[in-house]
Amino acid sequence: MSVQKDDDGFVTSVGPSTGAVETLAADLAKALPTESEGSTQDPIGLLKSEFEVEITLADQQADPNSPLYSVKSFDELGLTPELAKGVRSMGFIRPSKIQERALPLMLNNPPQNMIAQSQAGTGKTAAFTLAMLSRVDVSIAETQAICLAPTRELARQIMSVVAEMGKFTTVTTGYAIKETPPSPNAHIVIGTAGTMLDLISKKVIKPETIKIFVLDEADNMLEKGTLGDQTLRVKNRMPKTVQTLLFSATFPPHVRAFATKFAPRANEIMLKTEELSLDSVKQFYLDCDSEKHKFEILVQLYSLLVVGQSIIFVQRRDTADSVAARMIAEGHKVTSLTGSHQAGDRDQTIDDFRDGKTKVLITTNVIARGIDITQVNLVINYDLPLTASGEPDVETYLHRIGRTGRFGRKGVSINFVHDRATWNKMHFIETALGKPIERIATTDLDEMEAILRSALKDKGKATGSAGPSQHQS
Ligand SMILES: Nc1ncnc2c1ncn2[C@@H]1O[C@H](COP(=O)(O)OP(=O)(O)OP(=O)(O)O)[C@@H](O)[C@H]1O
Repeated sequence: MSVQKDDDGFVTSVGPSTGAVETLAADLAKALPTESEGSTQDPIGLLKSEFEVEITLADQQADPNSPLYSVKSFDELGLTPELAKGVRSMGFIRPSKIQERALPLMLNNPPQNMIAQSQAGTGKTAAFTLAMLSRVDVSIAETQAICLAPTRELARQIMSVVAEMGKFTTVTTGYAIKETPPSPNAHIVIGTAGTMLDLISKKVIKPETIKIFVLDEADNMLEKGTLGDQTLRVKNRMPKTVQTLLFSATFPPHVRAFATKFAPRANEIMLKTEELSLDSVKQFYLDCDSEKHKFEILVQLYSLLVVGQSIIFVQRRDTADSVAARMIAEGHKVTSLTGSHQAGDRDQTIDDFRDGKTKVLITTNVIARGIDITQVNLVINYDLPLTASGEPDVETYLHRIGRTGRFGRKGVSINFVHDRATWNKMHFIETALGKPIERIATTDLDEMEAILRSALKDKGKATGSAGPSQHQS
């Protein structure tokens, strides 16, 4: 058995040589950012990668077509000195487009509502976090800001951004997530809708004093059904004058109509369809023969390619656990995270992944949205995202592939396609987003190599597959 590493310490090949497959691994490895990029594990790699990321960022932030573009500095956005210091301490040099546009509008008096859309990984969290921190009057020991997110993982992540940005202030914070003690009268409370409602009903959280109400992943939070009902019930407990801020990378038309009622007379920042997906994430699909073949290819891929960190999305909770168990049986180190796991286990799993202690996470849509782990450079859609009625779920697809390519970094996504119906669904998503998804055949290794080679020469501009899918009509 051979183990080869490239210059960045990537394992590009483990085990017996398989010729062209190995070249695929090497090509993919070159297309992907290095393991050290954004990692805190290797000081030498970190120095190098920070330099590279900064140059890329500077280029992108100077390009008017980039979502990271800005003409202003943070100092011109009306932040208090403590918050400006917090932003600087996070290493943010310039605001992104959404931060530059949304912040002055959100901080203006009298407060106005906001519905803001910006691509995945472009800094929405910092934008609404700064708005919440700016609105808190620390001389009053009452809850003044509430932020709701669809999952505990995202609520915990938002909390870490609030804590970091607000570290030079005396703002206090508390959680409204299951199995975590609340902090009555904390200035800012972050949580999930069900638990927030529960704490409000028990009078642990007093909604009468809330001045600012944020929904992260707002289209999801307002979706018809239990979640939308809970969100609405939380809102109805607050003063009518509450400033409501809705943020997401996606606002499908059916939710947008409701959003404008939920946040009336809001300033709106919206994207055009063609702006939705990021060029920094190169999209591929693997043409498999069957469900069984999908698993074989997954195992083969991970035997060849140990990418920095990756997330494998499946549709069902039991699939996440069973694929993880089978991968482990094949000798791979992977962990799974689904909504059926215990709260404490979920926290441990995501924290270990965030810290780089684990490299491969198999999961459901539970972490499709919002999760920001900059070292993730590969997202695999082992199962394509589907709605409850089995239709292709374009929004979830966008959120899933947006777990890589954060704030201008490079990333790769690979869809596993195994029959005509799946191909049609993926093609629907491709058409809806207007960005090509390149084919990688698993049957013809030479073809696979040629496609990847040409795609990699033309970074960021995938030009479509070299041949039709076996599942294409
Ligand atoms: N102005 C900035 N300069 C540099 N980095 C930034 C800036 N603003 C945000 N970031 C970083 O960019 C990354 C993505 O930001 P964030 O998580 O807020 O994106 P998002 O738009 O909320 O994404 P999603 O749609 O996935 O929820 C984070 O690691 C964050 O620290």
